[in-house]
Amino acid sequence: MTKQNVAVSYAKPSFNLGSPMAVSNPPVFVQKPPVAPGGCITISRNKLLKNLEINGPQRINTWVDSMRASSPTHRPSTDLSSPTEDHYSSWMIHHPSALEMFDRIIETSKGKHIVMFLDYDGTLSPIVDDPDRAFMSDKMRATVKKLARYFPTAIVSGRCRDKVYSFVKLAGLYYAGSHGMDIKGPAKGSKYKKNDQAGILFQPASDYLPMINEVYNELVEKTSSTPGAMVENNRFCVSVHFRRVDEKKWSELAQQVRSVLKEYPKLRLTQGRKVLEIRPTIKWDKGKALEFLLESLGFANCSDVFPVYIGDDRTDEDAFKILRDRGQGLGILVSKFPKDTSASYSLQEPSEVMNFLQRLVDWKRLSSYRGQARV
Ligand SMILES: O=P(O)(O)OC[C@H]1O[C@H](O[C@H]2O[C@H](CO)[C@@H](O)[C@H](O)[C@H]2O)[C@H](O)[C@@H](O)[C@@H]1O
Repeated sequence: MTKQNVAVSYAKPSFNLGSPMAVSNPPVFVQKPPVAPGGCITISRNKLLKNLEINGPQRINTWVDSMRASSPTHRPSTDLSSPTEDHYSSWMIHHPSALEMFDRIIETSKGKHIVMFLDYDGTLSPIVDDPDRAFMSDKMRATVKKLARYFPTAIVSGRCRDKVYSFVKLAGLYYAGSHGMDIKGPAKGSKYKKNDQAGILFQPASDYLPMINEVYNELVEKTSSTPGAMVENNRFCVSVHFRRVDEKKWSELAQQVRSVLKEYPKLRLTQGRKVLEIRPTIKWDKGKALEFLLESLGFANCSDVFPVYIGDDRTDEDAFKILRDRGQGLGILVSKFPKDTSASYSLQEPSEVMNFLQRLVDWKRLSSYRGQARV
């Protein structure tokens, strides 16, 4: 730990962290699968959890069903009379476009401090086959840079913090890597920090590092026989990608992952977009990271804060849920498909995210200019 960094104690009570040593749950999918669009299988969470208690082929089938459900590939039909289109339209009523509702969003945020939380993959960069090539465009980078001039901004990602920084390449932002288990803030002197503390460094799962490295190596070895499988070391968690694995081989891959995980009761499994995520069982996720960052920014018990979280996958639901439960700010889901979500608004793809961020910048610029003109 450098003098500049404050490593916040792992047992910080306000976040109700469980001791890693005290938890010994079997690995389970803990998040609800999305409502799948036309053609995909949807499994209820209870059924999923019940099935996961059963060993043998049925359990693996459940894994595969869940892998399929997390990876919708069908767009809503353009046939207006089809039930899929009805489903899409009614979903849009409950999760309208954040671009179309921009003025209303601004109205709701009036008099409050907007704080921005942005997921990376699928939100700032388009989803691509090769995770090492998920670059964000220069235009998006320039927009995020402008955004961060006006609002405190955090990038919250499942990726390793260094990796996501190497893609975003912007100083002065907060970065929460490994699903929020590795948080670093800008160095001392950030204009947003109400308390003039040193930069933050928060790593609640640091005890797990040796275990994660061990599991990473075992998964690389175990899955090497499955063509297309790729294991990514995200420091405090591991991703097993199946985007490039033939669907016929998903069950084989699920078996391989399960055979490794059954030896590690202190790790759990969640899912993203065509990816199995292996992470510590500690009670920490993107939602807790959001609360931690708000507190670090000095907005712990403030009613005049308006956090906006934009994300595209299941792991972002933890953050959407926190905002919904706090009744503060709003969550925006990036998706072209109707999904079961706690977000209030939607955007279809990263290009729409960029337009939304640009509108926030334009609005803030104009309102600052008007404020100055009035003085
Ligand atoms: O929280 P995020 O920033 O959204 O990170 C979640 C995972 O994103 C990456 O995987 C996803 O994007 C890849 C590149 O577009 C794509 O190939 C993959 O199928 C997606 O799941 C990243 O590689 C993972 O490590 C992150 O956990």
